[in-house]
Amino acid sequence: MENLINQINQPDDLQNLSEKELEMLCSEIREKIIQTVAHNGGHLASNLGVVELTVALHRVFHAPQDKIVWDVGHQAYTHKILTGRREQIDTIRTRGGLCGYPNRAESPYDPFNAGHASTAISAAYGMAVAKKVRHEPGHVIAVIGDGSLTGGMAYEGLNNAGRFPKNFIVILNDNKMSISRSVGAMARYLAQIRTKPGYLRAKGNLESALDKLPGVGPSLHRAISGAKTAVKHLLYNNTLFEDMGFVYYGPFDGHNLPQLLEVLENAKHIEHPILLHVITAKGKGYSFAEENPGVFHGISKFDVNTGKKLSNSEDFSSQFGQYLCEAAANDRSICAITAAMQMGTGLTEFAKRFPDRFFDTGIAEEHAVTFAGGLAAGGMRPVCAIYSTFLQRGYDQIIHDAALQNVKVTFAIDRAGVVGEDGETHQGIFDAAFLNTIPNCTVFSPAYYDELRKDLQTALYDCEGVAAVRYPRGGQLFRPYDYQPSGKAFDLYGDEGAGTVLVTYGRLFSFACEAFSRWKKQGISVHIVKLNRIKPVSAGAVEAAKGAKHVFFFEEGIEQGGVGEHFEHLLHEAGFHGAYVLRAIQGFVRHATMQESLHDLGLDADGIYRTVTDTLQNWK
Ligand SMILES: Cc1ncc(C[n+]2csc(CCOP(=O)(O)OP(=O)(O)O)c2C)c(N)n1
Ligand SMILES: CC(=O)[C@@H](O)[C@H](O)COP(=O)(O)O
Ligand SMILES: [Mg+2]
Repeated sequence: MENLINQINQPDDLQNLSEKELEMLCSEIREKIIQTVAHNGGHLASNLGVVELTVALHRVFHAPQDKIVWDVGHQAYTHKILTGRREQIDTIRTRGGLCGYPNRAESPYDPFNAGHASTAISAAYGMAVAKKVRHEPGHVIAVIGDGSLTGGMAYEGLNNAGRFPKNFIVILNDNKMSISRSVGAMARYLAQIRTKPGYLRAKGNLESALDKLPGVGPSLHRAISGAKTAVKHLLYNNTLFEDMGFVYYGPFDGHNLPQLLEVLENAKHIEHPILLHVITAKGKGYSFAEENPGVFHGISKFDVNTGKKLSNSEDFSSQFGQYLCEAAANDRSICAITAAMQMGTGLTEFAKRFPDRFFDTGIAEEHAVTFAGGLAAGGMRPVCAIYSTFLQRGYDQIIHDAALQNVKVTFAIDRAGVVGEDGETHQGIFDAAFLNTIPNCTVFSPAYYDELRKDLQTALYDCEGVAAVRYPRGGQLFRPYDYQPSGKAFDLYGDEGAGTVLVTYGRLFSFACEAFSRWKKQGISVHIVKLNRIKPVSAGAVEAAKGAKHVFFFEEGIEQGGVGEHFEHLLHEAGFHGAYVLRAIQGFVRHATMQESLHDLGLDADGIYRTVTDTLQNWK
């Protein structure tokens, strides 16, 4: 028999399958996802957890008229397979292939781009309101995980949405996990309502009993459904979600397809905003992922039979984690904060060794930053480790709750620069520019592990106010044997006094040095200024470049407001009369490997070599 998966070219094709066949389809989809992620890398465990839920959603609702909004969007592989992208699924997260997240430009079935957590309720609510105002038919369904429900925006959305459209459904996909275990009071609360499966049945029984009462029953049911919390509390032992204006149904087994189909079908006809609480297992159907969902949350290529990753190397995150453990062993005021990224930021060992000084805030970057400000005001030395892209959320808090307070908060900004396969939503290309605008803030950008350590030390002990150390995803790159880091704000390398000066920072220095060795062979002289501290830029670095005929600045960050633009301004202020060429990033950067992206942006060794060589040729 032909595989069922190959019969599904659009969601409507699901109507041709029996429930039994739908269950078989789920197994085929799981197999496809496991093989694809083993080959490309990606978000395995979260995707395996929502196969039945996604099939049920597409069977009951009619996308794209009905809109399914995935929170984070890292779990949307089944959705992609069912919505006309089955044949491209093996291109996912590769250059020119499918995006790893929902993407409006990719498909009409993706109503909203995602990548950052806790946005789905607000976005879906906006769409539901738009439908209402425009008198358009259809439902809007937000699917949000328990981890993403630790983010403040989710509550802002719930708070706003609970009273309005009837065509609005929130599905809470509860697998007890963020990337690590879900943390905080909401996780405890969900655990509590998970253990009361009788709740829904009791409520359902009561309602159907009422409906059967001749005459008064249905109206009494309506009255109770619409009653204020006190009455409902008495009868039903209300949930928080009902107090916020939602009708709560659950908890349901998210792997029981027949039950899911029934529940969703019923939900479709309820005249209130609804919250469906669905329990799933992260990694469902692949034993290695079920046993270790954190490791299989987002994983690089792996061997399907052993569950072992194909590459395992040291990186900046692990170096940061090691340094912080050493520092914390000697300094009892050091504490570490993560916003749900303990593993990714290299803090697992720290969490084990210093549990009373380790804080996982959940997906709550804004809170994490302000919390760090509070810790600092209270006499601690907080180190807030957050990915560059997620720190975008904490911009106001860095200004208002750290820099302005003149408290000492250190930011360890991981994944700074191009990140590769996660693509547009996750590129760490804005932090240098947004930190540039903040007074009382010092920023370092190391290229090598020893520089990372040195910069962390300086940030912790020799800086006033906010200090940030930003470093890239992955490991350190090529380092010339004759490069000696001075530990100062900038270093010089290459041909002192050359008419051509190249300025850069972070890992691009390695590429500049590779290009330099090619120029050297061709007798072309270039002097390299490597900024270690990118804010404030040292006057000495400007001094070293200002006498050159040509200055080239290469920056792995957004051009507008970036360090390169600022450096040009400083050069002109210092009396520079030469030509200035800035190569930085313009716009969003799509998914590809890190190497491919840097190449496409002209920021790898080849790009740097060609920009400088070709420009000098043209100027001759
Ligand atoms: C603002 C933000 N912070 C952190 C992350 C990193 N992140 C991606 S998925 C995830 C866990 C999400 O947990 P949950 O919503 O429960 O989904 P699950 O993976 O369990 O299906 C985290 C922390 C993110 N995407 N966005
Ligand atoms: C979905 C999400 O936001 C994270 O899982 C992210 O993909 C992790 O990125 P790293 O693989 O760089 O840790
Ligand atoms: Mg979860």
